[in-house]
Amino acid sequence: MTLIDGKLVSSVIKDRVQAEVAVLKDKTGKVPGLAVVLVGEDPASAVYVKNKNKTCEKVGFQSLSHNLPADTDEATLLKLVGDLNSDDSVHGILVQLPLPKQIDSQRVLEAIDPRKDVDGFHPVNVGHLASGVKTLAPCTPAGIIEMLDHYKIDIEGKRAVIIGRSNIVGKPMAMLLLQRNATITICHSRTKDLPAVAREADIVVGAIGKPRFVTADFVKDGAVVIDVGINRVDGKLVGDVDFDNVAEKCSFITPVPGGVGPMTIAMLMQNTLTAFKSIHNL
Ligand SMILES: Nc1nc2c(c(=O)[nH]1)N[C@@H](CN(C=O)c1ccc(C(=O)N[C@@H](CCC(=O)O)C(=O)O)cc1)CN2
Ligand SMILES: [Mg+2]
Repeated sequence: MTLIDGKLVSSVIKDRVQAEVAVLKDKTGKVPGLAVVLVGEDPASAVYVKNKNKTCEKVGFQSLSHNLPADTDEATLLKLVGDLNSDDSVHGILVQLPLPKQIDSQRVLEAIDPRKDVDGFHPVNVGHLASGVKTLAPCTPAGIIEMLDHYKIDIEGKRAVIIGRSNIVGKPMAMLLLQRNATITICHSRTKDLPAVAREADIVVGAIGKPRFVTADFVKDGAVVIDVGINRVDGKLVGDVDFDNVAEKCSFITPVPGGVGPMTIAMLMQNTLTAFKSIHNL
């Protein structure tokens, strides 16, 4: 069994972004700018936003942080997004999810200029991804593809079972694996005999948000297991995969923490660089 090291792969990507930013800065006098918007005080979101800003600085981006109170109304947030859309120093806009209940998240995501949508959640980018058009793809599933490639894990012709159908991970993961010629099944809470379906897979992606949900009986011998879960149980961080039991059966597995998580932020840097180059025709 090989442990997939997300910290290592994310460093490779961040170093690559940093090197390209330095070259583009010499050439154009400009650097990519990322605006990160946080509404409220969810502690986990605050940590992710802080890490995003810190990573921006590391790779040489300009990072702009907008922290709004938890009772912010939708109109105020839409106005901010509009201002960021027309700010030429901003190439990427990220609204941290989840948003407070009074705000319609979909309406906010649809207000972001698709060219600056570094999360890849705008319907234009979702549609491009589904159509196989090159686009800004959601960071977590894009990071998973990077990890598979780094470890030279074949995707073409493989059976991939994705457990979870979220817009952030499950659905875009299916599109990206399909683009790479895998055969895709998306499972969810209503799937009948989920373990039997998952046992067909060469690649299993656990993204259902239930701690240690994917047990050894979901996994065929030699399968590749990717754990997207981040659950806090008794003060400990655990994934959607029952790591200790599954690890014995699989060929590759991602740990939690230190697997998929760090890739999300690395791919955000990659997407911001891509948006910058596309906006400036570089
Ligand atoms: N607008 C967005 N909101 C959210 C996204 C997103 O991609 N865009 N994804 C998640 C949260 N997320 C980034 O925003 C994220 C989650 C986890 C990690 C990470 O590095 N995890 C570490 C553990 C960190 C910890 O101790 O909590 C790991 O797995 O090693 C980075 C980013 C929901 N919202
Ligand atoms: Mg909402």
